[in-house]
Amino acid sequence: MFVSVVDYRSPNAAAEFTESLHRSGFGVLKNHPIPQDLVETLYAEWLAFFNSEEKFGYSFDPEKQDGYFSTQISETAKGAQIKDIKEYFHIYPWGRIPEALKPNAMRYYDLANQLASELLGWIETWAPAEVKAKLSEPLPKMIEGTPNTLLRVLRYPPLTGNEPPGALRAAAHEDINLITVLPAANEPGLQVKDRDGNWQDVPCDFGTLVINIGDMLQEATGGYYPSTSHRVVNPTGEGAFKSRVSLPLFLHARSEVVLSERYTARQYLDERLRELGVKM
Ligand SMILES: O=C(O)CCC(=O)C(=O)O
Ligand SMILES: [Fe+2]
Repeated sequence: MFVSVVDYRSPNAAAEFTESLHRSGFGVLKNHPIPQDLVETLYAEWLAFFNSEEKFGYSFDPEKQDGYFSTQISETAKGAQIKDIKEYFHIYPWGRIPEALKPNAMRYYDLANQLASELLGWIETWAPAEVKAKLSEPLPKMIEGTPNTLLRVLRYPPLTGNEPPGALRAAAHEDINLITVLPAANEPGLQVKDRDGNWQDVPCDFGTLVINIGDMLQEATGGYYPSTSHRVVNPTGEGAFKSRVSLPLFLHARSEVVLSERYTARQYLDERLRELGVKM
């Protein structure tokens, strides 16, 4: 299988999981420590928020990048022409967030960060010596105390039938950050591109956790861990009438972390945000 589903509690978990990340840029964890009832509560709370007018009071800040991004604003993937069919809210610990939604969101933010730190330890430990030698500091340390890690709550609205031809919920893209922690969404649709260029469904049993490598970790490991193209396809049948909610946590290094001879984390991020058209 291109993307492995690994039992977090298995004695071989770290080896199997990092093997999948090296092969495909993706790995799926079951029996992980993030409580599923917390994830489901977040899906319900945020779906209600997106269905309300309240969101319009949190219009995103182009400089800081926190707040609500409407379907009109939403990203155009690098190299794509058409906007994604999605709206989303960017949560930073220092950023704006509706008071009522804060406790659960921050609890999830902290738990997912702790897990990410452990997984970055696995990723480093199981990399070959020459890859480890490229790292300017230990991977878990790169995210310690960072203000840059971003929790994105995404809502893909039900389809209306008036979508522009070719528009997708999320067009093919790679993530910018080090790694992404993504609980299985409430609806399917996530696909990853395999080495032959074919789209494969990412295993998405409700309750599992998808982890993928982003461009910054690919850069820092000289490509040993690849940042793989992925997308969210549009639903058909009954699914077309449903919203899809997902909750990626994008782990970002501290701004001054040296990723490679070419980039610090800050330089890399600014370059990519400009390409996405969400930053001047
Ligand atoms: O919604 C998803 O399942 C994936 C979202 C994603 O890939 C992203 O926002 O970068
Ligand atoms: Fe992504």
